[in-house]
Amino acid sequence: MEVRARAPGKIILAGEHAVVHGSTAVASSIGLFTSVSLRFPSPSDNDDTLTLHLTDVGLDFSWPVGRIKEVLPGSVNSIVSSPTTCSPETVKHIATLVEEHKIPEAKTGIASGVIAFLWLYTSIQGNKPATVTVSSKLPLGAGLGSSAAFCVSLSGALLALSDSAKVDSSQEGWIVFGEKEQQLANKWAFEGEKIIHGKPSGLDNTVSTFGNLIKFKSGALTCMKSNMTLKMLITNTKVGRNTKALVAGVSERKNRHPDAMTSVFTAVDSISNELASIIQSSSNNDLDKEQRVEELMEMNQGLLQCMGVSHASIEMVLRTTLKYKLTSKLTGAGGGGCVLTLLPALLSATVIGKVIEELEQCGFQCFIAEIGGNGLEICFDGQS
Ligand SMILES: Nc1ncnc2c1ncn2[C@@H]1O[C@H](COP(=O)(O)OP(=O)(O)O)[C@@H](O)[C@H]1O
Ligand SMILES: C[C@@](O)(CCOP(=O)(O)O)CC(=O)O
Ligand SMILES: [Mg+2]
Repeated sequence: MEVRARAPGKIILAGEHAVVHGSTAVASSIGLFTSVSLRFPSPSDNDDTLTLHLTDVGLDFSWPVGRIKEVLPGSVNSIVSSPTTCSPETVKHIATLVEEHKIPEAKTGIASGVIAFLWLYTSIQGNKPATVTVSSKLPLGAGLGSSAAFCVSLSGALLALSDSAKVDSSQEGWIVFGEKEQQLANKWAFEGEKIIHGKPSGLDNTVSTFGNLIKFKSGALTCMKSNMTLKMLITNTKVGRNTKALVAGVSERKNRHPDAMTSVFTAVDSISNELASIIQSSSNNDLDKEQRVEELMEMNQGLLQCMGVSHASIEMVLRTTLKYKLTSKLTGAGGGGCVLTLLPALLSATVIGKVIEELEQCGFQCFIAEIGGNGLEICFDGQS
């Protein structure tokens, strides 16, 4: 029995970090996906291992299911319909399973993803042998939500072959879960994100599960309908960073300066709300809307600098795009990673080409995001 699941990455138009502290954020799925295939062996395969292939980082992991049972004796008691948080003690136990495999020094960040995998797998499927293969079109650790796309696609595949999800496996092509299954996949993915991010807001897994353009605050999402063309250039500075450390850094700054940081988060909340209303406004004055969006992006970037999550490489992108009178802001956790630049509807292809050329000369990588589109999808037919 085999199933595949795919879940998109995202861009945050406004509100990253502040959303962790209760402010509103606006985000959209993008057309780059992480895919997971899950296959259970047939009895004749005589295979008693759980194998994980992480094709993007060229790492493979394999554990005899008996070894997993030894380390996690309670895992089969999990209730699939009520997602549970992996306790710090269990994280330590799972880490011993991960440490049995050599992860090269340059790839140690992957360990938290493997721990999240083992938590989600054992919680949803217990101790069954299986082969799981993950591949992604998203850059990892660059602010485009690869960790959430990983957890959502994984939860989707695991739930699709569990008794808790009601899905018609005879349907052909990519299918979307029903509302109940979507909610459940989102909740499990959030538990995985907790292992990778420490204190996630839930924004990334929510946009990856449900897709489209959303407004998000304190765990609640509102679907938005854009009434303007939003074309964004994404520049990957290729400076590696880790969301968990950046999120923790902002919390530490909040502890040191609670009043000032609370004001910063309140300002971001206003920016996100205003951005959401401009995007949804029925006014036909697109030029005015674009200019207001640009101003809000600039203000949000200034506040992200206040939070201490900008970086020299991000500032370089800001300066380069400003030469062409274009506005940019970091997206995701910052500290490197990706930067968004609004490409006005009337901007000529020649100018776009020149900006991209100049950014790529700095060693950055540019692409244009397809905004919105589907969230989590699953496929049983092995063809699509
Ligand atoms: N395709 C993948 N294969 C293996 N691990 C992944 C994959 N996608 C995400 N991860 C996990 O997520 C981590 C990156 O998450 P994070 O630092 O939040 O950055 P982002 O979510 O912006 O890409 C990786 O270090 C790894 O643990
Ligand atoms: C910084 C934050 O707002 C977004 C992090 O996104 P990413 O992992 O950098 O793609 C954290 C969160 O919302 O959980
Ligand atoms: Mg992440």
